[in-house]
Amino acid sequence: MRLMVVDLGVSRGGVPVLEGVNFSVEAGEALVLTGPNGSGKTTLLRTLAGLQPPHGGKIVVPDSEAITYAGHADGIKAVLSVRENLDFWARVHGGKDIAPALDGFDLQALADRPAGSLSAGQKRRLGLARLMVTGRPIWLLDEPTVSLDKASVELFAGAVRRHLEGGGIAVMASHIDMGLDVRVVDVTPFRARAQVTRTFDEAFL
Ligand SMILES: Nc1ncnc2c1ncn2[C@@H]1O[C@H](COP(=O)(O)OP(=O)(O)OP(=O)(O)O)[C@@H](O)[C@H]1O
Repeated sequence: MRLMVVDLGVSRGGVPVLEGVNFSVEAGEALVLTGPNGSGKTTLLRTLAGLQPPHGGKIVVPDSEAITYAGHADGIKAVLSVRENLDFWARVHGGKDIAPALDGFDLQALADRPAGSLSAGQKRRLGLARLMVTGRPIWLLDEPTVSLDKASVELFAGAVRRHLEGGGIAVMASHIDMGLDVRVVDVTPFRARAQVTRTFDEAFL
């Protein structure tokens, strides 16, 4: 299992954001993307997830079903309970047992609550638990620990550690140290020359 990025260019709204990105992540390895706000981490992750086409270069994965993505939105259905949300995703991905995901993110006591009634951190835990029921080997995570308290960050780090021990891969944008053994790639040197810029809006003044 390997995720390889070869001379990849990524863009937003047709404007290049990153160019010439090269890295490779092996089974059992976690990679953290760093760089200042607006440098292109989300754009890179969205491109790796197949949510937008590359601007150039290529992404090499063993098969198109290998990847699962957790972005800024939690991707949960508010009217369904916690258990029903996980059951839904488990069914989509071939009927995996949801118990390890409920246990892994300490969701058992919340299992019958409508997801819409959860706190921000609880919703985030549910959104991350979704990854476990997909059974997919490559986890792409954009700021996964936002809204999580210290105990929940540790639960998340544990889930990632077990995923890596099982031969999985994790690529994440994150600014916090989760106590994981990770390789860090700073995207700053890959910034495209034609950066996305905000046009001056006189009407605002
Ligand atoms: N929908 C959009 N349309 C046009 N430009 C966008 C859009 N979303 C983001 N951008 C621009 O693309 C560039 C890269 O943004 P991106 O969200 O990938 O950065 P980031 O490194 O993830 O930032 P942050 O650390 O703030 O989350 C920024 O200049 C941003 O303003």
